[in-house]
Amino acid sequence: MRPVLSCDEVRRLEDVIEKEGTSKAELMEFAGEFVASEALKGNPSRVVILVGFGNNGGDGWVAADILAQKDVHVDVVSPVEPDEISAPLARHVARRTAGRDVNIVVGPSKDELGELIGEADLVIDAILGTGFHGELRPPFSIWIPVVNELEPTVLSVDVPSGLDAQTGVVEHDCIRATRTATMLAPKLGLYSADGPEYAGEIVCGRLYDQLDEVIDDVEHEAEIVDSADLIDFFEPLPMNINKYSRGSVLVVAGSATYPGAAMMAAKAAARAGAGYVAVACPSACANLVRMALPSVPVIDIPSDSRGAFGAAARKAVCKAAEKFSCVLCGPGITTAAGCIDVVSGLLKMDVPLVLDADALNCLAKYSIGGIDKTPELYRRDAPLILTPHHKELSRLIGDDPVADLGTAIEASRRLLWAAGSEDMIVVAKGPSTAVAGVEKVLLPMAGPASLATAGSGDVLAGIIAGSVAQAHNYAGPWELLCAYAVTVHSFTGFAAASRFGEKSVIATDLIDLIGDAMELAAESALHDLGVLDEGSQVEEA
Ligand SMILES: NC(=O)C1=CN([C@@H]2O[C@H](COP(=O)(O)OP(=O)(O)OC[C@H]3O[C@@H](n4cnc5c(N)ncnc54)[C@H](OP(=O)(O)O)[C@@H]3O)[C@@H](O)[C@H]2O)[C@H](O)CC1
Ligand SMILES: [K+]
Repeated sequence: MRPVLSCDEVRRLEDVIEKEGTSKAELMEFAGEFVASEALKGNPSRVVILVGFGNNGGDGWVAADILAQKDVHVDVVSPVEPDEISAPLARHVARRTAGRDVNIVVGPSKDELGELIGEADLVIDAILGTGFHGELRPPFSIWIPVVNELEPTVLSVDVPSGLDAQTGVVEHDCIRATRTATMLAPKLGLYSADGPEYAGEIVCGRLYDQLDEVIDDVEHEAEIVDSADLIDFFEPLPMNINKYSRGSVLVVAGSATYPGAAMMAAKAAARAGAGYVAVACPSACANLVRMALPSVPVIDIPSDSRGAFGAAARKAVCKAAEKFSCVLCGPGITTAAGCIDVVSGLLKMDVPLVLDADALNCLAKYSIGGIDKTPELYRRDAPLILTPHHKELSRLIGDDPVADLGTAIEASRRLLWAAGSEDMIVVAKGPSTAVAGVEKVLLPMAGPASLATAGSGDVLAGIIAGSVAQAHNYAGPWELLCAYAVTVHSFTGFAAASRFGEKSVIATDLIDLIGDAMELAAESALHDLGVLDEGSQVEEA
């Protein structure tokens, strides 16, 4: 796993490195070397480097010097003369570079800037990094649209300029990068909100030889999970199993209005590998589910007058739930009184429980001002996995805003720390999904935009429940198991997008591709581990 840091954590890491004897000035030299080496990968003969007033620009000035020494024609575009640069370290390297064989263009007009970019093979964006704040000011608010309009190949330094490195939000405008060369560790904003859209491919410069020895001296906002970290989940099925020993899931879902949610979640749980999946749904939709899923037993639960779980549902559901290795509750249930009762009954049981969709909204209705104020409501001994999207997560914490990855992580931590259980996980769904436990937050590989389709969450909940059900002897951590499920879901998105077209994917497509997705994830893991060649051929042992 690879750490992702908040801006504060990066600053603390720089301080730790400095105490170990490597100054910030030296780090800037290494950062510039890294940028230059990334730039040289495309063999450019002309490079335009856009610099700002701060140390992000400093990295650009160092890179300019190195590229010029490699016989690349370099134009450095600066808002001011090198002597007028405000950050002392950046001013020092700018003055030095000014004495070398680079062309410095101060304060160009829009047309001059456009011409320079038009002639260049590569644009290096060293305008703004982690020090960017507030509204984008001129001249950068003028430069950035000029760059984006011409669509050159852009290498952004640390973060694309205009992106908030912490939140990933682009308020005004932002450089659209082909690649982002980030320093020491990726910043959280690269994975949050608008980050993935603007950052392009992310490469990380370690800058400091002993980085592995000091990185744990600061907290990590999150950790990226690579397929290789999930290798243990790709074991083939052993021979000596039966449908029950493979793991069983009870899907407590559906209503007269939303029978499909129950069907999709149940089928996904089975496709994810559970040997026995049953559905407990309101009698109002039981026959529909029976007809749609011939392989799934359906337990008829008394409905209310609107076709949701009724007053007698809690007892019936809890009795049925006793026999299963995992219970998934929520898809399509509504928030009727009987549903709230069912959720509270299941929380009191000693069975691994996944709460999704309306089960989370039922939970939110328990308390005013956030369920973390009354953690005894959801504190339990058996595993509890909550799978809220940002709106559901916000409801769970009393409607405080959850708008990006950072606020989703913070909200998840509020819920987790209040409960204080290692067996509780919040899968905070979003463009980048965070899997948060009390100890750590994992960022599994994000799927394509095609996954933003109705029912996609029901499929993910099914994959999670199916995976938990198979984990009888699993020693944890639950974060990793949930990260595996999210990764498989992401791969269903890629598989479905390539089969049906990016815009045409519907949730039911994802379910039938879960098996393919597991294979793709396993191949990607073997590839990361160097066991597979580029062409995805298994190397001979
Ligand atoms: N992580 C590392 O180990 C290293 C990182 N390095 C690089 O340093 C930058 C961070 O440098 P810093 O000087 O703190 O900040 P920036 O260069 O990103 O930006 C600060 C300057 O930008 C001006 N600014 C801020 N907001 C705006 C805006 N909205 N519009 C226009 N200009 C803005 C700011 O002006 P103020 O008046 O607000 O002060 C500053 O002049 C990091 O990203 C890395 O690239 C080092 O190389 C060391 C190693
Ligand atoms: K930048």
